[in-house]
Amino acid sequence: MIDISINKTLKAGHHQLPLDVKLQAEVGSVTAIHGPSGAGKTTFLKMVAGLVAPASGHIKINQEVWFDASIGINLTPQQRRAGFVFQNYALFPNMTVRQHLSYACNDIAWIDELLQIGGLLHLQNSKPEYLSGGQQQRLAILRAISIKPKLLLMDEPFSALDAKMKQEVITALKQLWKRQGSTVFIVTHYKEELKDLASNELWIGA
Ligand SMILES: Nc1ncnc2c1ncn2[C@@H]1O[C@H](COP(=O)(O)OP(=O)(O)OP(=O)(O)O)[C@@H](O)[C@H]1O
Repeated sequence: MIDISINKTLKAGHHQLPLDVKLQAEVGSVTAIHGPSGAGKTTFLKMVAGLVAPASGHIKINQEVWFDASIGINLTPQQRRAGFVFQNYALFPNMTVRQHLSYACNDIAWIDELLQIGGLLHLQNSKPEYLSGGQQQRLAILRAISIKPKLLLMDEPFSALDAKMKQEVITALKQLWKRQGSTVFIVTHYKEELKDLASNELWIGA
């Protein structure tokens, strides 16, 4: 069971914006996160990953306490080891596609399977500057999955993919996540694209 209840006052320019999120989700479920621009969706993912500290509340993932303000527990991002697909991909300019995946994982068969799923096998020795935007985005998704995280956090992960590629990637991910029992949070502005993928919905915003 995933049990999250967190609270923080965000600074939106000169204004203060309360962010108060409660979520309970089954292990192995996919949650689609929606809400208006600037409401705090990215910040929520960062709080779950341990990159931003909530002011109060708790984050419990399968009996593990990642954060609990009342007893002073706040695991580091390294201890939480959540997979994160950032909106701007955050790729390493000097690493090839394969090196991005082998950096945190040494299972060659698993890396080959990921390259196949993402359609990047033929580009495995290329660096990010030689990839299209859609290829870079697929690499960011594969890298986050490569560590087999307890929780996968994705911030608008399909925004650079054309309709056909998006469908192919979503179909492949759906099979993979089912096989692995993955628990996933996905921020998206397009509810429709996740209709076959997500079993829960979370709204962030007024
Ligand atoms: N660590 C922080 N502390 C306080 N406020 C923050 C922090 N990080 C971001 N903010 C503010 O929180 C607000 C929400 O930003 P965020 O990127 O989470 O929104 P979003 O819902 O993901 O938006 P979009 O859909 O446009 O990507 C912004 O005004 C931002 O300045």
